[in-house]
Amino acid sequence: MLARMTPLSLTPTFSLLLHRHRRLVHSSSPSFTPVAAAGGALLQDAGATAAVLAGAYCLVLAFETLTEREVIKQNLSRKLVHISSGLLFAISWPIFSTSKEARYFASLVPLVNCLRLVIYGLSLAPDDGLIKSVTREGNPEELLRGPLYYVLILIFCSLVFWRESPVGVITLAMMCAGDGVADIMGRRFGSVKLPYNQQKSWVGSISMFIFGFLISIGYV
Ligand SMILES: Nc1ccn([C@@H]2O[C@H](COP(=O)(O)OP(=O)(O)OP(=O)(O)O)[C@@H](O)[C@H]2O)c(=O)n1
Ligand SMILES: C/C(=C\CO)CCC[C@H](C)CCC[C@H](C)CCCC(C)C
Repeated sequence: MLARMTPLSLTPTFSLLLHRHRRLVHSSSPSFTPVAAAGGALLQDAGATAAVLAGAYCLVLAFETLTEREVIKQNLSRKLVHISSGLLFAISWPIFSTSKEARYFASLVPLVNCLRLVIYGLSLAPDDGLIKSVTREGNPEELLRGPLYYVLILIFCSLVFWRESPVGVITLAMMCAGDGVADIMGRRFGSVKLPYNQQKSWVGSISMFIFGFLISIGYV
C-alpha cells in the first residue's frame, strides 16, 4: 500500500511550493547560478530552523504558563505538548528548501530540544516550567524517558524519511495524534480494559487507530 502512495515531495501542496520556490529564484536573479541557488537554499534553511526553534520554544512556554496558572492540569499539558509538537514539526517541513542538507537543518530543532531535556533531566540546571509542562509527576528524571524518546523519534524520522517517504509522517501521526488521543479518550471513557493489558482500554486503543489513521491521511 505504501509503495502505491504518492511520495510526500510530489503531493500537490509540496510540488506547488517547490514550483513557486524555483520560479522565485529564477525570476529574481537574471544572472542565476548554481552557487547563488545553494546560497539561497542555505539562507532559507537557516531561517526556517530559527523560526521552528522559536516556535518550539513558544509552544513549551505557552503550556508552562497554562500549567503554572492552573488553567490546565499537568497531565493534560503533557499530552497536549505530545500531540501538538510532533505534528507541528512535520507541518513545518515544507518551509525548508529542497536541498540535500534541508533535513539536517530540520533535525536541529528536535536535537536542540533533546539537549534541553538531557540538561534539565540530569538536573544540570533547573527548569521548573519545562518539568511542569511535560512530565507526569514533576520529577526531572521523567524528562529522560517519554519526552527524550519522543524527540529521538522526531530526529530519526526527519533524517531517515524526511519528505521523501510517507513512512516518517505516518509514524509521527501515530505517535503524536494516535498515542495522545488514546490517553485522553482512554482515561475518560476507557472502563473496559484489554484482556492482555489492564493498563489499556478498548476505547483508547480504537481511538489511537482512528485518529492516527485520519491524521496520517491528512499528511499524505
Ligand atoms: N490504548 C490505550 C492507551 C492509553 N490508555 C489510557 O491512557 C493512560 C496512559 O497511557 P499511555 O500514554 O500509554 O502511558 P503513559 O505511561 O502515560 O506513557 P507516555 O509516557 O507514552 O505518555 C493509560 O493509563 C490508560 O488509562 C488507554 O486506555 N488505552
Ligand atoms: C511531552 C512529550 C512527550 C512525552 O509523551 C513531548 C516533549 C516535546 C519537547 C519537549 C518539545 C519538542 C519540540 C519539537 C521538537 C518541535 C516543535 C516545533 C513546532 C513548530 C512547535
